[in-house]
Amino acid sequence: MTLPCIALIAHDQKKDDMADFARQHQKALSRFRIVATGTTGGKVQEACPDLQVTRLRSGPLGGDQQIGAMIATGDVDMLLFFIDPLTSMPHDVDVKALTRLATVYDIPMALNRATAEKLIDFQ
Ligand SMILES: O=C(CO)COP(=O)(O)O
Repeated sequence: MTLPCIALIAHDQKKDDMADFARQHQKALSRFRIVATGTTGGKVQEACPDLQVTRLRSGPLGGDQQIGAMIATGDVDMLLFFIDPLTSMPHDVDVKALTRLATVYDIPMALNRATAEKLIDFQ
């Protein structure tokens, strides 16, 4: 049986939060295949060396698009994306495209930690 796949992404101001979240929910996360954008994946891996994380491109270099494509092909089942709403980003359109696809394909998506805490508890 293949495990469901969870995608983890955090903007720079939220990366410590994501690392902390991963540490706290390591057991729940171990029940997923984990994919992440490049830098976020590195942080999660560092925080939880026992978790296996597939790291894609960094967000600004196409990582958000890669995860969006995986959602479109049914390869990502849940998205936890800790967004920084206070910083403008060059790849804002990619972020929008990704959250749009998560909505189109109706997968559970958390855009902040409070929602992620609820979603991960339901697993
Ligand atoms: O920019 C991001 C999401 O939009 C995240 O990418 P990184 O995890 O590579 O920083």
